[in-house]
Amino acid sequence: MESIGVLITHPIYTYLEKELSKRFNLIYLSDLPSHHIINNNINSSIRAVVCDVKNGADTELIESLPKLEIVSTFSVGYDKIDLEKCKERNVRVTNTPDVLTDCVADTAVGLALAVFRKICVSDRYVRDGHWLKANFQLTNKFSGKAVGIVGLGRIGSAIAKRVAAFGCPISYHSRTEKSESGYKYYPNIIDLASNCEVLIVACALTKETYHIVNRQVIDALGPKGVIINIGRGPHIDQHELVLALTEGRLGGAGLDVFENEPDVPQELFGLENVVLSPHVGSDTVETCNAMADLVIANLEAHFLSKPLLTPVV
Ligand SMILES: O=CC(=O)O
Repeated sequence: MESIGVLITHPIYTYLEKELSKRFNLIYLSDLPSHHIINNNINSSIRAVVCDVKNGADTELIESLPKLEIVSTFSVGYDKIDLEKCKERNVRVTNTPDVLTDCVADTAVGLALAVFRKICVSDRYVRDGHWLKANFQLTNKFSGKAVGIVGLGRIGSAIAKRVAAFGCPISYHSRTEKSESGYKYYPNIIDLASNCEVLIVACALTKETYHIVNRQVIDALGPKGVIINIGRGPHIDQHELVLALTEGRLGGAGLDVFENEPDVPQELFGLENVVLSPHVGSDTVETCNAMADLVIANLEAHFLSKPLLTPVV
């Protein structure tokens, strides 16, 4: 397979790049003169694209690669890939589900605990020497809080399993009811928000879920409510979220994702009821290696004409 041209976005996870380079002829996106140049020699040698959450495969890129057969993303989300264009061009698409479910669900619970128990604030309190003068403020209990999950797919279900162990009553909103889950279903997200204390966003980003958490949803959750987002930034109307947090209309937020990453609204930096992380939900060595192995296994399966392990298209 050494002669197969694989375009990678750069920088990509080091282990993935190293393993890919043992098997394929790597071409770096940053080395291409421009996506617009169609049918030049480099573009014509590329049969696969490996991308990630930062750099996907947009219409322009796909159109510039006449020999493209497969796009394999180092992520579970594929919102940065033009799926319609891939279908039209008969280009296969794979992602990395399952292997990252545990870590993303762990992150959601970690953010919720950090917001309610002010773990980051208390860490700074100790480091800054304030404990020598006074005890830390009381915080709020997370165990037993009513949790509403937006999207009861693999990750949403893993979050539900975890928060159930914290004694949290669970309800959810999704396109269709999953009666086998045993959790209370709300067909309307505003009703879910009105009936929970913690709203955790865990669905895929699509046209339908863009800004699914809007001002109405935030107001339904209310001044004691907390939003956790481990999905995608554009799930939440960030302007409204910032307003609600700064005006005290929302109790707190734990955010791993943002609308214009890596830009994070500065207004959030001074808020003690907000915990911010840099889109690292799945970023552990164990999970990233498993994701990388899956990207490679999908490419190898494709080029050996075997069934793809985790096909999207
Ligand atoms: O955000 C992370 C992913 O989609 O894998």
